[in-house]
Amino acid sequence: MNAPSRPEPGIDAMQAPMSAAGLAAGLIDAEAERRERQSEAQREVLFADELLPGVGDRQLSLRQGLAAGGSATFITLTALASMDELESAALGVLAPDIRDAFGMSDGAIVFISAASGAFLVLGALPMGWLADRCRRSRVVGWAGVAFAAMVFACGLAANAFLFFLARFGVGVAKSSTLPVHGSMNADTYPIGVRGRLATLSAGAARTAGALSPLAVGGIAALAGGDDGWRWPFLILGLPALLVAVWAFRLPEPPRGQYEMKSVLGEVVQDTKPMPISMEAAFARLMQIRSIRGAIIAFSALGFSLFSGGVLANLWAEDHFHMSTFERGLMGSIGGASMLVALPFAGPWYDRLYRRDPARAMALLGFMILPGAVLMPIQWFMPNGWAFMLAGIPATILSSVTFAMVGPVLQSVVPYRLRGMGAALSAIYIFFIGATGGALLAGLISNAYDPRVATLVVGVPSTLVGGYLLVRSSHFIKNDLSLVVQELREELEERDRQLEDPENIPVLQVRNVDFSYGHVQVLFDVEFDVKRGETLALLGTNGAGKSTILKAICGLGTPSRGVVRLNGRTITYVAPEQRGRYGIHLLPGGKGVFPDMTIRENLEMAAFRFRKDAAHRDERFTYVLGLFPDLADRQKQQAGSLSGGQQQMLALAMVLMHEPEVLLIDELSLGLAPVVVQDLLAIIERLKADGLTIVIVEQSLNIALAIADRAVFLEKGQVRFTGPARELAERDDLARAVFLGKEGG
Ligand SMILES: Nc1ncnc2c1ncn2[C@@H]1O[C@H](COP(=O)(O)OP(=O)(O)OP(=O)(O)O)[C@@H](O)[C@H]1O
Repeated sequence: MNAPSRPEPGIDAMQAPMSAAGLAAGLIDAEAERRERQSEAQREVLFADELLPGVGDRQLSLRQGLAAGGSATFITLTALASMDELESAALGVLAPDIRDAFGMSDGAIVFISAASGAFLVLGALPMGWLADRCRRSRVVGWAGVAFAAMVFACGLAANAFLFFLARFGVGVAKSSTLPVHGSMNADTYPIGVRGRLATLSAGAARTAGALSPLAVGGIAALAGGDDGWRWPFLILGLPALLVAVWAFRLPEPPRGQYEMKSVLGEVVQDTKPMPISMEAAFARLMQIRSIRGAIIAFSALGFSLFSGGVLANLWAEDHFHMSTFERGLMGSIGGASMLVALPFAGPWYDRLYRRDPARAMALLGFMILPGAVLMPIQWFMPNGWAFMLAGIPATILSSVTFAMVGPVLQSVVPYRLRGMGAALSAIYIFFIGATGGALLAGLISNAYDPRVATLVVGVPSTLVGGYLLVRSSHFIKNDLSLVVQELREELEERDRQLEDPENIPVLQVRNVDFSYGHVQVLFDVEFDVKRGETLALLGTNGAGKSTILKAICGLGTPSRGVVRLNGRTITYVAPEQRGRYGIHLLPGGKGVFPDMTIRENLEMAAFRFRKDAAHRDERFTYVLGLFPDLADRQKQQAGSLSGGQQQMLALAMVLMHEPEVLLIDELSLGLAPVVVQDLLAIIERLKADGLTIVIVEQSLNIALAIADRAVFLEKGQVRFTGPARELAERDDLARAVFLGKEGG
């Protein structure tokens, strides 16, 4: 979409030729200036603490918090999560029986057990996507039904392959827990109890996991025989199914309601939300610095957390010759100590968050860091019991921190993207952290021993994870301020729409920041386009005009701000979907298939109407009527056309799509004046037909000829918005850009 390079315009270009050194110095200065603008934009904390969501809110008891959303949701979701945990632990206990029943090797059963963890990650993305698009109680219900059915299938599996398939199903069904449950809880209960609910739910799941061996072992022993292992699965399937069916009845909470209540004092409901694209959601989330930092921190911590238990068990057996029972006891004491700590951690986090979210997040980091010292101390203990006891503090600290992943992320993730935010963190934590850590620790442990593996993997990952959490906490207030700003803008927009429903602009670009990687190129860009209006986007080279078109048509996701089509937010909608809603782009440069004929090019463009012949013919008649030249030579190869004719064909192809909003990037670039005149006549026709047009144009003459209004950009910032005529009168702006480069 970028235009071919042009000589740098501007007054400077008109002065004496610049030396290479002068040019380099100019570029360095410009980049330094851009960086300064970027760091200023990022440093800015827009709102005072008490205006941030959840900060300074009235203190709520857990009972009050649960009552606010009805305790059914929390109880149902916690019951489902606990059954997940119980089921996972069951597999460990029953593994030897299953191995024998199917005549599998140790490796095969370990692989099947571990693989369901990987399936869990596979399912997280679609579950997160569903959570952000659909009624969440239904997603929870269907995932719960699938879980129950698959658990049941595990009990009925006739051979190892079918058992593997059933485990696959269990893993995918379980993947709803983090993204869907997290999102639903966050919208059902007030911000002030999120920490306590997270610890309560983690505690319940841990307890279920801890009791599982007893219950599962007991059922299998009672049933007896070679098939005794099947019964725990068959029996667990039933309560899981009942809870899942109940979940369908749970109320669907309004998205972001507590953030809105805290910031605006009321709830602004998006009654017809647009579908969110996974790519756009990820792009946006990874631009939010506290989220990016927290996700990377937790995945670093995942390197040591998930393999830590296995390595400790191996060490306890190999080095201290502890029996299975002793090791089981060691695990239980570790687990129980965490259960003791959790009831304190939740209230503490909630209290701190209400006072200062940055401190709440930083403290999580500070809690992790001592692990880097505690770990070596534990691993150099002289005997098994000392080894076990010394491990408890670090276990408590890291488990408490992990229980807070949800509350920390939910506070800053845009409420429309809660599900995808949780899915993204699941991928980082489990796929990168847990899998990467397991591989690395396994390799090092094989080459040396579990102690070396723990120290080499665990200590650095703890330091990096802790440090990143502390560092990310510096950004959280800024990110929360952006949440506030966005919510306020939504409220204003809702009021505006209620006040004047007939005059909703076709396009709205609000507070848009855009970055390529770490380089921010748009700063707080804002403008509206009314129905039937032609707006020219003008500005210096590299000012960000094409980037704005990308943000409007969905080829790029802004790091901040909103894009609306007819009053509905489309910021996270996929480009092809925006195409269906009527936004189409004519990119700069070549936009035709040169080896095809004109007719074939147009037929390609009409693909969308392939099932509606009448509509398709109508489009052909309209478009060929606009371009009689093309109509006369439909069999000619597009590559043999002149540049101007190819531009006509490209425009014709875009018009085949029946746009409501047409975005044009550089209409006249490199074309002869006579061709430009023809193109302008066509644009006039389109205007008369009521099409809304946004055009990026280098030539002021052309812009003035066709645009009703103009937006002038400089270095990523809007410097002027108003009638195109007025821009021509602003000598300072017009001269700076267009002097000496009129093309039309
Ligand atoms: N894909 C990309 N990756 C990194 N930086 C990019 C990318 N595309 C554009 N940029 C940079 O972003 C800034 C804005 O570019 P953009 O193409 O939007 O400007 P423009 O106003 O359309 O300029 P021009 O008229 O020269 O095309 C420029 O500094 C450009 O170098």
